Amino acid sequence: MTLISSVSLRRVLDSRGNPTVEADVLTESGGFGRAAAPSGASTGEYEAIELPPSEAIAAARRLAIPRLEGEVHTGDQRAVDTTLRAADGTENFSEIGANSAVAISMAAAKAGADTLGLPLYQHLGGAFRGDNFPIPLGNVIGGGEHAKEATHIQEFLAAPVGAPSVAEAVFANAKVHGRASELLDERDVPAAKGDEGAWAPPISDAEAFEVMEEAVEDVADDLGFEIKFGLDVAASELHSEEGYDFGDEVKSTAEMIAYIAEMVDEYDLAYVEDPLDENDYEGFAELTDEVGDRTLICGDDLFVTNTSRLQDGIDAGAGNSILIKPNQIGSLTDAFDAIELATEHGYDSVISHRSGETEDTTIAHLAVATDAPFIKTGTVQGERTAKLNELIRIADDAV
Ligand SMILES: C=C(OP(=O)(O)O)C(=O)O
Ligand SMILES: [Mg+2]
Repeated sequence: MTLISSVSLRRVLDSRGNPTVEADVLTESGGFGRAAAPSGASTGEYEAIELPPSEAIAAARRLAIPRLEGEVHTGDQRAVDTTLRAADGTENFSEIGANSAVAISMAAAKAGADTLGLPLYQHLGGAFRGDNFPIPLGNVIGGGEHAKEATHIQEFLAAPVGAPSVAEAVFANAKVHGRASELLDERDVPAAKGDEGAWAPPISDAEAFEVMEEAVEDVADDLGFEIKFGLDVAASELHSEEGYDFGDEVKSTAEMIAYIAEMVDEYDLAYVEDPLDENDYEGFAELTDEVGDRTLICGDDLFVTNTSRLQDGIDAGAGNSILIKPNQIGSLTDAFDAIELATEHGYDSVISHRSGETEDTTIAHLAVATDAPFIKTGTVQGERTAKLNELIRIADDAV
């Protein structure tokens, strides 16, 4: 029996030292699941609402838990998530908080898997995923909202597209991270780390492109398979009425599109996330038209894992891939629906962590279960390696 017998919530620490919501779900036959909500810094305007953890916990105890305990089966994830939505009663989880909702949703999935004696990725659909494994996009150099006095572009991401296995891809990204540190040293650039463990050096974006190019080439030569790189521009954070603020210059939308297109070709970029503001479907469409045949143009703040915003993007031809962050929308069911809609329309899904994370590994299972081509979950640091090491274990387990 996967009937939920109890749900308990508590505050735990995230990787930034802030409190976040953790949920424990127990089923009648003794299945157990535990999951914690991550938290963004460069959050999109249209994301579901994260409440202060104490408020989110109090509201979920009052409104959601009584509707779950003794009422809903964890073997029916859609029923769990529909119940959370009904208990909340808003479009954006502003009553119980997307942080309470996503923690309960993920913990229920784990409890369901445990009750049935399955690994989470299989419970979520991994038996049909084939031999593919998601390629990890690894944050190597960054700034934006994740580190002060560093690059304007938020993330420079290693993309080991030619790696023969997920383990080799994970180790390749770590090597690129190490090589980038040596190259920054050679340039006498001091580099602290940002929120996700990427180097946060006080260099221009142009220099970061050079360091990344050299680092991925060196490691690719060493390992003998192709490694490209990509970006999360997180452009909404740079954008105001004046345009896109890069410190020494402000770019117009047309200049931004031309700049990104030029970088795609100059550096053979595999991936570009949020190259333009979260309201600019038209700009996304124009850029996708220009370079979408040779790189991924991914919507994070643009789509916020939301099927209705994704449908608008599909209609407009904006982007060719979507970032999937379960806490942006508040439940696993909503995240699955976004992945399904994306797949139907030829959009690639990139399953993603947040800049504030915990040791929770749910997204590694979600990526494998849904056959997502990419997962973005950092390169080093415990809360990132928790997911990367879980991917290695899943790959081992699945053969
Ligand atoms: C992971 C990201 O950062 P945050 O969690 O701060 O939104 C991102 O923007 O893709
Ligand atoms: Mg992003």
